[in-house]
Amino acid sequence: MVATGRSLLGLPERASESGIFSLADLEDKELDQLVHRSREFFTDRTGHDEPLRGKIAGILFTKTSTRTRTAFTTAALRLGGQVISYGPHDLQLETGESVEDTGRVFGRMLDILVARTAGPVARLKTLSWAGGIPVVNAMGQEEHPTQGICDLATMGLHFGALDGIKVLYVGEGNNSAVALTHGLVHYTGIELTLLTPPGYGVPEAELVRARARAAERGSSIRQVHALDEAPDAVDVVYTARWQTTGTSKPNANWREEFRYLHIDGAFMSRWPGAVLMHDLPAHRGDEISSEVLEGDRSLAWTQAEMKLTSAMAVLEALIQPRQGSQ
Ligand SMILES: NC(=O)NCCC[C@H](N)C(=O)O
Repeated sequence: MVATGRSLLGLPERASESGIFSLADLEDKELDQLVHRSREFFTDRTGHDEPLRGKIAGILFTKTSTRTRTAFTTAALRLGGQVISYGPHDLQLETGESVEDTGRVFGRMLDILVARTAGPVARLKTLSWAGGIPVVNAMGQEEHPTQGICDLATMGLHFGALDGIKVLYVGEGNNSAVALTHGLVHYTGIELTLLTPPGYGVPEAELVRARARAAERGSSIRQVHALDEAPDAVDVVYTARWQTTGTSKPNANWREEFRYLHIDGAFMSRWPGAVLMHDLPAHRGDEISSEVLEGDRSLAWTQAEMKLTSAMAVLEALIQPRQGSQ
């Protein structure tokens, strides 16, 4: 278990930058410890010694959020901490203060920052190194790493182990798909297929990065665009809403390009043994039918609950230990 979070601290080139920005940054062991701890908290939310007691977490969300914001706020409180919550227009960033100066101030007052903001992940790294505090990427345009931790933990809870799992992701190659990809390739013998509409796939640069790790672990990632290119057997069918936060699509009739990926009973009948996962929010009628989302094979609501317990695992791992403790 990552007891103090020190092993998660910092990228090699910048010792003062710390936190979780992308699952591609983590070592296998670090990610697996977070996944394992998320599952432990799922079973027993009181199994901790209030690692955030006396600590204050900043919760900065300039984009809409139901699960992630609630999960991290609840997690901080459950772990004994206190929170300050910032919405989209609260900070002087709005009036032109620099990201670096904002980070400097945060670092003098907060112990950790959880942030979902517009712009590249580099801004979160600036907040971290300028303030000297860990920052959690609570979803950015590139990746949704804490969703990835939650997803792996949910799969682990259901299947027992992640090695050898076969996953079919269906939908836009969005931030959750990127996190899922970078997360799964920490395990061995994974078969991940990304079934995405042409022009809406996981970016090639992310695939190249993930495939390098996958190759070392006997895992594979394929991105395909036609339904008949999907594998015959999978353990998980994973989908997400088609309209990703903060993005727009060039084609006004884009739904027509996605329609063939609508997951209903007939779609799921191709993989009778597979469970269904969804990062939510669900748009019934778009990416999924009510029948499937609410059906026996859906893990979506367990997955939503795992958002909380994985947030607890992340905060516990990243927070500096109290004086006198380890
Ligand atoms: N579970 C979540 O964090 N849901 C929020 C939206 C996720 C989705 N990938 C999006 O970008 O719209």
